[in-house]
Amino acid sequence: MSPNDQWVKTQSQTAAYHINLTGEEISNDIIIVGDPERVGTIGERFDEIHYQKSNREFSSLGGRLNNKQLTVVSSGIGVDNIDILLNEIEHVVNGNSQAKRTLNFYRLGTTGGLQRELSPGSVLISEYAIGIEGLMHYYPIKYSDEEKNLALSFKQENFLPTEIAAPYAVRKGSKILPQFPKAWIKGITLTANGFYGPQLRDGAHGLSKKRHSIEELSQFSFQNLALTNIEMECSGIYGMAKLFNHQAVTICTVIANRITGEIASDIKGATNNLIDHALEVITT
Ligand SMILES: O=P(O)(O)O[C@H]1O[C@H](CO)[C@@H](O)[C@H]1O
Ligand SMILES: O=c1cc[nH]c(=O)[nH]1
Repeated sequence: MSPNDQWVKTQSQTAAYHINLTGEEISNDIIIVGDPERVGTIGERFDEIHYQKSNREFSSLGGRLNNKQLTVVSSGIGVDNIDILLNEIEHVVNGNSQAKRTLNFYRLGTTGGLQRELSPGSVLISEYAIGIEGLMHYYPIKYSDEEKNLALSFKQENFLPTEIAAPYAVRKGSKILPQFPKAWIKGITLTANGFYGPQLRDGAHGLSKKRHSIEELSQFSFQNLALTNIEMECSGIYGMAKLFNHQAVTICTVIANRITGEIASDIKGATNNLIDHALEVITT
């Protein structure tokens, strides 16, 4: 047993330390949400629930919807939790077996819109994620040329303080949801390592050290794709999924437009619409 195995399996012989799930409990299709409460909201739509668990920010359930076995798990906020979640899932699912399972990760989240026309309730699908939080610099991921070019062209805009980790870019899995509803808007998602300063909001007392405005940031584009939104997990999920040869997609509902300042009057309603719509697409 490697030192890593010992960490992952401290709680029992088979369940991972933080997520408290075994490989058998995890289906090949995994929905990841930030908010633990959203796990139950999704479970309410299932035809059958097989288990429900909770440890720290990682609430989970397994069940069936429209003849598809699904695992739903919350990550809490931020890419630091994605590092734990995807490593522990990989460990318990593929750590000991010769026959490697390929997993599909679907992130259903909320996000800030970076284009004027993205009113609250708009649904976005992330073709690329740009991570400015540093996670993937710790792993031997192999980027495609287009991912390298996207990261480089974002870096050259000099949006970021030089002290922060260099931006990296990862594309959505090519085999997951190749077709999706026309109403979903495809774009580039920026994944930040905080909600306030790192998303160009003032901190408490108006404290801030911004190098540029949100409007300037929103002008960035690559291969005719606009920078559509900003949130806190997508790049980590895309990066870790690519590292382990899995497939990942992020679908988010806009709850705040960062250009117009509009905020959704019914955030729960917008999130429920996203869940209903996405579950239909994922399970049919
Ligand atoms: O609604 P979720 O999925 O948590 O996503 C977004 O909301 C949180 C911030 O409020 C961050 O986790 C961000 O990525
Ligand atoms: O503006 C937003 C809205 C939701 N989640 C974020 O991370 N940012």
